Amino acid sequence: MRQKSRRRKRGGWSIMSNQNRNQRFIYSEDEEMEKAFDWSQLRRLAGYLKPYRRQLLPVILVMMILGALTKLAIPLLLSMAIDKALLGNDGNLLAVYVGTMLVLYGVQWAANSYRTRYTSLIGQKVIHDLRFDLFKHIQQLSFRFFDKRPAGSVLVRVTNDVNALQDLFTNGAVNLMIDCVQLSGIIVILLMLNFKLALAIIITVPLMFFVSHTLRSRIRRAWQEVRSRQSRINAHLNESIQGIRVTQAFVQENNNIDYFSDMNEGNRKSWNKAITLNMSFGPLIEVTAAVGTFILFWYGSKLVESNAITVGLLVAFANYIGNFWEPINRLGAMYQQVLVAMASSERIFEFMDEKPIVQEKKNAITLPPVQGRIRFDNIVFEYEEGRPALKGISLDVKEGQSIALVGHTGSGKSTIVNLLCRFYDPVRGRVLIDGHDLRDVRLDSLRSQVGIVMQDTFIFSGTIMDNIRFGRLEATDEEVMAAAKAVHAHDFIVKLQNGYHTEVEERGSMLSMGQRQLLSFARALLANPRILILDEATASIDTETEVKIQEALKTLLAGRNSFIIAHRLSTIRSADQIVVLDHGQIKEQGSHDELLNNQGVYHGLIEAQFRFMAS
Ligand SMILES: Nc1ncnc2c1ncn2[C@@H]1O[C@H](COP(=O)(O)OP(=O)(O)OP(=O)(O)O)[C@@H](O)[C@H]1O
Repeated sequence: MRQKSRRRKRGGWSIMSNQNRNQRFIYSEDEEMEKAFDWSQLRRLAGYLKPYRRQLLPVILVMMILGALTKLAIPLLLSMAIDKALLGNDGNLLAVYVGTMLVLYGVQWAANSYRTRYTSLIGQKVIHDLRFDLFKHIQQLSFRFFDKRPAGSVLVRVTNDVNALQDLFTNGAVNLMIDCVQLSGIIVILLMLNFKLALAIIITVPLMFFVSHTLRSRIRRAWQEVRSRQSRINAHLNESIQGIRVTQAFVQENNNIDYFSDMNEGNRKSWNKAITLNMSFGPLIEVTAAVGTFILFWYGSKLVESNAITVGLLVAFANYIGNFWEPINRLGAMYQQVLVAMASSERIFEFMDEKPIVQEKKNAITLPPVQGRIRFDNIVFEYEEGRPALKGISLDVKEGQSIALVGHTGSGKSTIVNLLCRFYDPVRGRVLIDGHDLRDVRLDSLRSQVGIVMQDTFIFSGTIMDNIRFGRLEATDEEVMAAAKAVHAHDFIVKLQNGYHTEVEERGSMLSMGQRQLLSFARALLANPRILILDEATASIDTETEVKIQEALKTLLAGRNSFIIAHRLSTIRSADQIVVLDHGQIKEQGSHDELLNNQGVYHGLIEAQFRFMAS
């Protein structure tokens, strides 16, 4: 596997650098494996049961009382049936005992089925709450969080890791409590019935716990390994599917298949190892149980011989012992459930504890309707420490002005607009809108007044209508259509099979680039933001669509501030201010004519563009 990854690196395939980055992240998770068993995680998980304690408590109490009473009473009745009715040849008494036992078995069965139904109902609610909390939290995390994590790994936590807790919550937690109560009940009764015999049997329990303890950490590590490998597979799968076009275009399918096969095989092996270790738990209990039973019959028969106990009592003991190992065995199985749940909850809470780096102040104010005075005040920003992406940017924008950001790739254009939306905070300096520092205002009041049209328009699965309405969810159908008409999207929409109600496939793959652009314009127009950010598409489209897009742009930009990461000369030329960036610094600033007269960087850029178009 190592050899393969080296081979892939040599290929210089850009998607691989991403993969290596992802793997670095996942390996760092592996290093966490040796961490001690953390009870606070379990307590935190148990907190999710809290809202349901009023519903749960009566069930647990009733089940415990019924379960304990019936379980504990039946062997006693059996012993009496043997000693008094069977050995005393009393048929009527025997019928009474047998009848009572049958009733108790019935009660036990009813209680168990009710408990199973009820606990799985509450378990589902808890899982629902946990998944919701996690999703809600992830929605609020800053861009920086997603910068360093592959989408697949985020996905796994919301799906697999939450599912892994399902068993624990649907049955496990309540069973655990009930088993513990039953176990204690049995121990007390055994000790009361015959102290010496009980002690001789119970002595085997510490032995079992000692051996199981030594197995414990190995099982835990094995399950963590399984989770981590699954996370890696999912991350890779997600990346492979998203990048399938690149993979096929560069004929890397076989390489990709080999790589996946290695991962898949690794996953299978780690799963096997975990299961094998896990399965050793059951036999261990059985061996201990066999030792206990041997002691019971060996020592018990001696006690019967010496008339210290009756035959019925020995049978009752044997019965209790059967009931005794059962909860212990279940606790062993539960232990595995808890381990899996621990590994998952660790990963879930790691995300939950991730604080959004961009945070609202407690006393943040609502940004009043934006007039449009925007100021970047000596901004320094870095995505990674020591590598500044912006190095002291100062920029003043007046009401209603449009700003064209131009410059080479990586010069910092997107970073400027990222800071304007407060997706990140500057390391130094301030961004001000109408005199308000963005760090002092509420995020929703800022972002609801800033509209973004990305170059790669994101189309969600749903209808065309839904996609435009994403700009303002409460907009009526008429408003959606009016926005589509204003940006010349209406014509192509009505020609689609179901018009506005046409279902677009995920990511809008059935729509052309130009059509997707027009949809995103309609979405932005509907939102009617005070500040519009537009990342102009670089791909060339046919002249007719181009004309439509230019006209749509005019409608979209009218009466608001705009920041355009501009690639088309026509857009750049009509901007009020052109800002030329170079390596995170402003090299030139002014109108098209002013900058041309300067004969500086901008002049060079425009000349290069003309030469390119002429060639
Ligand atoms: N999420 C990120 N994590 C780390 N570095 C980043 C990140 N995004 C951008 N950078 C770096 O910051 C610098 C500025 O990037 P930015 O995206 O602002 O450039 P740009 O001018 O918009 O480029 P392009 O025209 O190619 O979109 C670049 O050196 C880039 O490598």
